Amino acid sequence: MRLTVEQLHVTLDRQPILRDVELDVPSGAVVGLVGPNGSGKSTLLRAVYRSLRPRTGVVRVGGDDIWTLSPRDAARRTAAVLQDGGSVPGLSVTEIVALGRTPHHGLLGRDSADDHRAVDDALRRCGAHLLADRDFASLSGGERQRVLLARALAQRPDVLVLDELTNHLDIRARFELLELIRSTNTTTLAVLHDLDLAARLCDRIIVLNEGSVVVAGEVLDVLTTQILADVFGVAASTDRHPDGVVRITYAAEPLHTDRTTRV
Ligand SMILES: Nc1ncnc2c1ncn2[C@@H]1O[C@H](COP(=O)(O)OP(=O)(O)OP(=O)(O)O)[C@@H](O)[C@H]1O
Repeated sequence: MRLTVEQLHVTLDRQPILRDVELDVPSGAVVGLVGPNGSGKSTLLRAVYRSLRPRTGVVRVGGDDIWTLSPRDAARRTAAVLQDGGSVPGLSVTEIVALGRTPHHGLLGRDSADDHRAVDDALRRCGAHLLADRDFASLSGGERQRVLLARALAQRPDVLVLDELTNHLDIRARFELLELIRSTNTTTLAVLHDLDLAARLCDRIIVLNEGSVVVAGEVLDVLTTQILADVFGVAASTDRHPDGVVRITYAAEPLHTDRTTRV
């Protein structure tokens, strides 16, 4: 399903945090959301997965305004993996992943054979099946990330929202999970601080700065020397290697400029 955001404004504590944000994630595409600390990325994700109601503007999934859907229908359509995924004390990994099935339950709220299959399949795909009986609270940061992604996939959502999924992952795990996300063909909006990973994973990239979209488009059109200097304050160049991968080469020293200057 397609995800769109139209003319979104968010104010928190009387501070404008997002201003006139527009974005479009075509069905099945993986779009990266990048920007400096405090630029509004997590706030935008919160508006997309309905944890925050914007002052004005519309978020649509499959053409429907998410605030016109029931909470259950909205939860069926969009799954989120957040930086601090939280933890319910005493729950096993399997129980945590099974929570992803909640929006699909009938009135009795019992797990069906399909629920068990979805949980088992998600655990295997995320390489977390050997952790199934462990207490979730006892896992390492990287193991938790895998399990939280499994919970989101068990939900079988139309849209996947990821906030710094790769934070705790070692380099191989990063590549594996990013490949896995691509293979699901799920419409995905992913906040990533690692611009190299963003360039590898994403079909398109959106750059946010001071609550506004600065530029959106194909990786090489967006991660230009100018944008990397103006928005991120680094001297760098970007090119596509013969293997097709876009690589960013950074200079040793940061630029001594005001990086919050709008471009
Ligand atoms: N409840 C709140 N009240 C006031 N300001 C807030 C509130 N929540 C967030 N902010 C501010 O909104 C701005 C954007 O925050 P947000 O977490 O969306 O940024 P971000 O781009 O995800 O940052 P980071 O890369 O550091 O995670 C920040 O300046 C933050 O301090």
